[in-house]
Amino acid sequence: MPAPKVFVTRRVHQEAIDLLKEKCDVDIWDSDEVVPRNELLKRVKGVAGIFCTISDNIDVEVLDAAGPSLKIVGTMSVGTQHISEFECRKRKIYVATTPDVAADSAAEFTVTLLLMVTRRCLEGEKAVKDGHWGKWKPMWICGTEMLNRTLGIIGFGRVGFGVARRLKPFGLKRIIYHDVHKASMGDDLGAEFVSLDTVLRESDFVIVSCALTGLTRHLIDGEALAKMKSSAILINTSRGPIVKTPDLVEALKSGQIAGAGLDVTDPEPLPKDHPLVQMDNCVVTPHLGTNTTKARLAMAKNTALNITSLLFFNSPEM
Ligand SMILES: O=C(O)[C@H](O)CO
Repeated sequence: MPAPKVFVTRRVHQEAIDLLKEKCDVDIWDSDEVVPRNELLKRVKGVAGIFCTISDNIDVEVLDAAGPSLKIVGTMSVGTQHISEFECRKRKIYVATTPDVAADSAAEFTVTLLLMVTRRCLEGEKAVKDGHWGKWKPMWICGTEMLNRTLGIIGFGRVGFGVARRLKPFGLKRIIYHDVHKASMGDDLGAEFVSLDTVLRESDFVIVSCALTGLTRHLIDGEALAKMKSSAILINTSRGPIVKTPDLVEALKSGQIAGAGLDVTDPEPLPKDHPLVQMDNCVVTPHLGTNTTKARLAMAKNTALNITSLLFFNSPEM
C-alpha cells in the first residue's frame, strides 16, 4: 500500500519532518512565510493528513480540496479557531492539537508580560534608548508591586493555573479565578473560584487565559472594562478577539484601567501606527507565548506524532 500523503504548510523542525517521513509521503511548503492560498488548495489534494499552523485557514474550501482521503488536521498549536472544527466533525476528520507541551512556556511568558507592565520596563528601556536616562529621580517610572495584591484569572486551565502557581511566591493576597467549572487543582494554591464579575471588580491584575469560543468572543468589552479598578492591569495571552479592541483603547485612554499587556491582538498583527502600539501604558508583544526552543520543537514533534498515530495506530471514535 502506498504511504499516506501528508502536507506540511510551513518550514518546521527537521526532527518533526523525520518522524513523518518514517511512515508518510511528505510534501512541505518549505518557507517561513504562509503558504499562498492557491498553493494550499493545490497541495492538499488527496492527502490523508494536513500539518498546519495558526496562520492557515483550514476551512470548507480546503477540506473540499483535500477530498475524502483526509483523515486528520494536526495543528502545531493549542488554539483551533483557524480550523473549521464543525465541518471536520461532520466529515469525521480528526483535529489534533498540542496542549501539553507548550503550557509552561505560555504561563512563563504571561508572567513576564505582567511584570513588564507592572514595572513599566518598556518605558524605562525606551528612555535609555532615546537618551533620556538622566540622574536618579525619586518619582520617575514607578510601577506596582505584586505583594498583597489580588490576581484574577479568567480561564483556569493549564496556562491559567501555571500563571497562578508561578506568581503565588510573590506574596499575593488572593488568587481568584473564573472558569466554566471549579478546578480542583486551584485548591492546592488556595485559589478561589468566583464569578466573572468578582474577578473583574476585585482583581488588581486580570489575566485572560481562556479559549476563544462563541461565548468568550468580546468577553472583555466596554462593560467588563468598566467593572475593573482604575488601577487594574489587563493581560491577554490567549486570543485577541476575547478583548474588544476599540473598547480597550478607550479604557486605556480614559484611565478606566491603568495598563495592559497584550501578546495577542485583534487584528493580529497590529499595524505599528495602531493606538495600542502607541500608548505608554500598553505593552504589545508579537504572539510570543510559546516561543521557546524547547516548546516549539516539542509542538512540532507532537504534531507529527499526532498525525502518524492517527493514521497508523488508532481511529478515535468521533
Ligand atoms: O495556540 C497556540 O498554541 C499558540 O497560540 C501558538 O503559539
